[in-house]
Amino acid sequence: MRCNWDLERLPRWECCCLSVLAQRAITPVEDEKPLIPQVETSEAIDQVQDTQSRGFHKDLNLLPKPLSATDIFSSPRNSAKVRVAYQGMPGAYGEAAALKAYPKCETVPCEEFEAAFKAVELWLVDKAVLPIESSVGGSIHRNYDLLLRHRLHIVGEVQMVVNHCLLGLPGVQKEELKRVLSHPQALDQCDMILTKLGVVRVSTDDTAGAALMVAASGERDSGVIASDRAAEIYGLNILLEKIQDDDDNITRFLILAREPIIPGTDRPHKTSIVFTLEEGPGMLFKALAVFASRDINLTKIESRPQRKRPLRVVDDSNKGSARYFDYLFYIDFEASMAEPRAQHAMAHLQEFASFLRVLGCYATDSAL
Ligand SMILES: O=C(O)C(=O)C[C@]1(C(=O)O)C=C[C@@H](O)C=C1
Repeated sequence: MRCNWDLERLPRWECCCLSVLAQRAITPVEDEKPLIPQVETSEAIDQVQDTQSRGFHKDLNLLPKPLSATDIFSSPRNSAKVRVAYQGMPGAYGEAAALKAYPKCETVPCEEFEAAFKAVELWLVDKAVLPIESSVGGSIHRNYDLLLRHRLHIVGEVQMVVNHCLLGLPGVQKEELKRVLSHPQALDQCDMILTKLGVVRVSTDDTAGAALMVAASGERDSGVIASDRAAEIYGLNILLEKIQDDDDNITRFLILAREPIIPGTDRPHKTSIVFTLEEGPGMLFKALAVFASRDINLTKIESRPQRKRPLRVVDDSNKGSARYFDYLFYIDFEASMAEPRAQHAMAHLQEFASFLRVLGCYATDSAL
């Protein structure tokens, strides 16, 4: 989307309107993939019910079932509470982040990140809270890609200290464990203890889902890395606490909604944008200069391949034709779109960005 007006000279409200227009700009289209319901989860629930009938663990029948592609077209909306979707099973860190953002909300588990996006789009829930980066594991690329593919707006962020626990069936000692199940990020974050225990690492879709599987299977040699809340929900014992390698293990989650919020200046705000640039020397340098020259601090930069147009052919008579990858750049900067310096920076960037979208402007979360 290219704009030929001199935005630096526009009154502030017109720039605001443009920023909203920019938020609604058509995104480069990516392949739509159907949601794939995960069979293991419902099988695991059946197994839990079976185990339950043998009087093994807690009453897990009361847990909400995660939304799947089929539910998305049939679930009725019958709650007056704010409904917040997250990925994973009850007890996942995403649910804790949703409750931190909206303490009285009704949390809605989703099998996949994309199901959470769709649940908001289809008015089944009001918001989605999804992880975007971990201080240890880095960016969650899938959610960067989904932010672009879907038209939701970032309306807030939640930073959470993630304290992992090692869980096992009641009566099991940690020395008995042969394998440990968890989300790949959680397994990576607890590398030292897993190496010390000499166990096999098994990846699952989310930490709480791993707790459900071990509770359901009754396998005494399987452990789980998950939260203390997951231990409580699935009737597992906490064998070790705070097992992450890095004490400061923080995950940042984004709050997504159908409509953007009106940006304020009353408290520190962040703005998240995504853009593409034409090929050429110094283009990224020029893009970053629009922030530096206005004293705007950047808190995050991420690049992702532009999947619909991955290769570019550049004519160069000396070397034949060269092929380069095209990238999308995601940037978070510390300013509100209500501030003229942010509006001017966006207008300036629009002069040479081949595509620009404001993903959201929201209050910074500084409370851990
Ligand atoms: O599996 C969960 O409980 C999640 O909320 C997901 C997730 C992630 O995607 O990074 C969130 C925080 C932890 O670092 C591990 C896993």
